[in-house]
This record gives sequence, structure tokens and C-alpha cells, in this order.
Amino acid sequence: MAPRVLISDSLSPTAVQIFKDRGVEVDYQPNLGKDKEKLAEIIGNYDGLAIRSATKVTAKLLEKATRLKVVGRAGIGVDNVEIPAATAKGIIVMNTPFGNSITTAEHAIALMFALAREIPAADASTQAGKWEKNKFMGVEITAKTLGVIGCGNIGGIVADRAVGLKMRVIAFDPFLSPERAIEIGVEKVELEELLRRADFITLHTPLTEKTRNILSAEAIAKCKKGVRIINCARGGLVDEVALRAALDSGHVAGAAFDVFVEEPATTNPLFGHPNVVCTPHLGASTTEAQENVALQVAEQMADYLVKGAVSNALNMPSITAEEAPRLTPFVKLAEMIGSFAGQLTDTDITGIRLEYEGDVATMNTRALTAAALTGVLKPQLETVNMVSAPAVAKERGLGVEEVRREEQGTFDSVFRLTVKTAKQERSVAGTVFADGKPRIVEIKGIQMDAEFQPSMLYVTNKDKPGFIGRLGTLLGDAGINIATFALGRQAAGEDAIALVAIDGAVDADLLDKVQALPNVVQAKRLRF
Ligand SMILES: NC(=O)C1=CN([C@@H]2O[C@H](COP(=O)(O)OP(=O)(O)OC[C@H]3O[C@@H](n4cnc5c(N)ncnc54)[C@H](O)[C@@H]3O)[C@@H](O)[C@H]2O)C=CC1
Ligand SMILES: O=C(O)C(=O)COP(=O)(O)O
Repeated sequence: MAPRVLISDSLSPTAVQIFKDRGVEVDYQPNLGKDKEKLAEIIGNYDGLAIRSATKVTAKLLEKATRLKVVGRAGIGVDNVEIPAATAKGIIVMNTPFGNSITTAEHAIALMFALAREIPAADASTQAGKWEKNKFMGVEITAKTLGVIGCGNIGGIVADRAVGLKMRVIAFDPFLSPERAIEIGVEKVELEELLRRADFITLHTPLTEKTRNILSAEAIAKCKKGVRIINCARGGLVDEVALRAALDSGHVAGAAFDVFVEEPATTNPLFGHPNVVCTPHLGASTTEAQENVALQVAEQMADYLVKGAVSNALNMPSITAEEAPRLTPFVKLAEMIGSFAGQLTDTDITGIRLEYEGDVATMNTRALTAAALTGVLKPQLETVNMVSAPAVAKERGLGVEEVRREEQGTFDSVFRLTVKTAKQERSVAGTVFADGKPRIVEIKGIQMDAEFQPSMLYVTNKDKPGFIGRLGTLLGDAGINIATFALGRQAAGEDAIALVAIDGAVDADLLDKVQALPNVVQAKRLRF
């Protein structure tokens, strides 16, 4: 069945076309994001959800999203998506981190000029037939100091444009390296210094608990008198009530806002002030940017839903479309080996060691580790998948250790997983043969050669004559057909393992009988 995607915000028709071209069914309902109830009613029918900023992807909505595998944000900010809730449900959240950054930076520059020359008010007055030539006295921006709060992609482009406009640019960003600051021609400063020195302040951080109200009443009070503030990033970075008071007192000379605490903003503390310029979250609204983000989000989502490739995900390691075909059988192997070990473990797991040997050590082991953890955790936690497994493992305090060795042994690649419990360590290793099928090649250091089958019986025993015959007879008497029978042992007469693929299931009663056979140490049913 073709995957189905819902687009619940306004997106360029390019997205619809790309989904169709790539074999994804698509429903384009550009206003649905604003209708929470309706969206919750139908979200259960879709594998993918493509959004902009109007759709709020809350934990409550995700509860109804029983089929959802991916949320694609055609844009940058993902503060409208509850990512931990998506991760917990195994839903990938991806964005398009660069598609609209130039456009948004240009909007910030446009708003800076609009403020400096009071263009919106002058336009309204002129078109009202007032010709108030003496009312509007602007300020030059040349040689003025621009303070950039958050100097990442967009902040960096704004800084670059501002340098071109002959401004002096200072930036506050704890993650801006001194080398990058030199490269883009900005002076890196602390927030206090920026507030003290800047004639214009522009904000370009995401909205997080750290950045909320970064321009608080207190911070605004520390600003130079006559400062002008531009916010093209997110509502909530500036305390709107405090800013209004500072505008009213004349401490702040002007403010240009594209984003607001409450959106859509139909009322706002800033509205109505003569030195305030507002736009309705238009930062990303150019034909070019919308074309970029629509194309990119549709390609990324289709690549994931159709080919298993992951890019620009915020809660999952990337898998390129090129590596996906080579990686996929190993993802399967890692998950099955993980599942094998998980099903064998009854007590609390304290740690997991993942060893990648040979070719597999050169692959995307982050993705393979996520798959292996999924397998280990699934017997206890049905809903876990590659997206949520690493977070769940961390939450449960499982120490995860990765070892990579590129030298090959008997096989081109070996993946070995060791589960540690308070009582013991148990390792299982496997490989992928040329047929693309995962195989078990070693259990607890004992060599084996077994394929995974949907229903299997795992028996450890003392290597004594008669065991195989007795097990075969017991299963035969119960009407169970043996599909394959793999054996391995440490040495003659010592610990041995039998891995039996069976048609049909072994019930608890029969399992007890297997367990009761002479020399049997442990008997377990496994399902794959
Ligand atoms: N108005 C609009 O339509 C648009 C708004 N945006 C907003 O712009 C924001 C920035 O986008 P990008 O530049 O692409 O993101 P980015 O991730 O490249 O840059 C953000 C920068 O903020 C810095 N930062 C993080 N915490 C900080 C803190 N506490 N103090 C100072 N700096 C801090 C980071 O180090 C990073 O360099 C987005 O998160 C989004 O909210 C993005 C596109 C369009
Ligand atoms: O990309 C972003 O972060 C934006 O804020 C753009 O929002 P929008 O897609 O125009 O609703």
C-alpha cells in the first residue's frame, strides 16, 4: 500500500507533485492546521504529516496518530512540534534547515530599514494625502552598531548583509566559535555588552527555555537609549509588555516584529504604537524560499517513507538514500540480534555492548545501534522503534558501549551484541550473507549457523548423547514440524546450544517438557 501524507498548512504545489511522482498519496488541506479537532479526527489515516508553523503537533494530537511515521516541517523552527512526544512514539521529526534562511535574513534587513526610515507610517500618511514631509525624520544605518542575538545560519546571513551596509556588527551567541566570528566579520561579545552598545538589535535564536524572554524588562532597561529592536525569529524571545512600556517611555525608539507570543496575532501589546512595524510571520514568505522548503520537505519525507533514507531529522541519525540499500539488511540484522538477546534476557539489563567488525564497522553504526537497541527493548516495550530506542535506553540508564574494528575475520562483517545483567553477560553475533539474509553465527562464544525464522526454540544443554533424538521425538509427538535444526557446542561433552526453527508455536506446556528433558539447562521460545 502506498504511504499517505497529509499536508495541513499552506505549501507550494511543488510538494504535492513531488509526493505524487515518488509514489506517495497526498492530501493537501492547507487550512487544516488551524482546526485542531478536525486534524485529530483524521490524523490516524496518515503515515506522514507535512506542516509549516500553523499546525501544532502536540502530544495529544500524536496520541491519535496511530500510523504516523514522520512529521516534516517545511521550514526551520520546530517549536510547534512536541519532539519528545514524537520520539516516544517513534515518529521522526525533520525540518529543512537552510531553505528559507536567506529569505528570513532579508526580511530582518527589510524591517531594519522600515524602522530606520519609518517607511510603513510614511507610506500610510502619504497615501492618505497628508504629505507630512517634516514628520518623518529617519536615522542612517551606516556606521551604526547592529547587535545580533543568535548568530547561526540566519543571524550569520544578517551579519554578512549588515557588514555590506557598512554597519559594525557585534554578536552574542555562546556557540559561535571565534574563527566563525572572524569569518563573518562580527565581534563576539557577551549579552550585557551587546545590550549596552547596540543601536539596532536583531534576534535569531530558536525559542527554548534558555532564550524565552532573553530580552526581558531587565535586559531592555540595560539597552542603549534609542535602541531599535527587530524580531524575525520567534514570539516569546522578547517580553512584549515590557517592550511596549519601553516604547511608551521613549527608551526604545522602535520595534519591528514578524513573530508574536500568540499567533495568529489579532491583538498584541505592541499594536498601535507609532514606532512599531509588524508583519504576520512573513519571514519565510518568498516564492523562492517556499519553493525550496516545499521541494525539500517532500523529497525528504518521500525518501523516508519509500526508501528508508533519513535526512535533517531532529530525533534520529541520518541515513542517506545512497547508503540505505547497503545498510538496510544490517539494520534488520542488528534489530534481530538485539531481539534475540532481548528475548533471552529475563532480568534487568544493566548495559549493552555493540561490536562492529569488518565492513560493517565502516557503515553508519549510529543507525545500526538504534536498530539493535530497538530489538533489545521490544520484548518489553512493544512500541519502541529506531527513533525512540536510544532515548528510551538512556532514560532507563542502560550503558551503551560501541566498539568498531575494521579488520575482517572469517566473515566480511560481524555484528556482536552483548547484554549485561547483574548475573551475567550474554553475547549473540550475526552477519549478512550475499543473499541479503541475516544469520546468527555465534551465541555465547559458541559458533553456529542459523537463519532467523518466525518461530524458534532455543535450548542450552550439556552435550550428551541422546538429547537431539529426545527433543525431535518430543516435538514430533506434539505434531510440530522442525524446519531447520542448528547446533553448536563449546567442546565435546560441554555446553551446547540448539536453535530449532519450527512450523507453528510451542505452547507453555510443551516448553516445560523440553525444559524437563535430561541435560537441558534452559529452553526458550523466540519469535521474529
Ligand atoms: N520569521 C520566520 O518566518 C522565520 C523564523 N525563523 C526562526 O529563526 C530561528 C533561527 O534560525 P537559524 O538561524 O536557521 O537557526 P540556527 O540553529 O542556525 O541558529 C540559531 C543560533 O542561535 C544560537 N543560540 C542558541 N541558544 C542561544 C542563546 N541562549 N543565546 C544566544 N544564542 C543562542 C545558536 O548557537 C545558533 O547559532 C529559528 O529557530 C526560527 O525560530 C526561521 C525561519 C523563518
Ligand atoms: O521556518 C521557520 O522557522 C518559520 O518560522 C517559517 O514559518 P512559516 O513556514 O512561514 O509558517
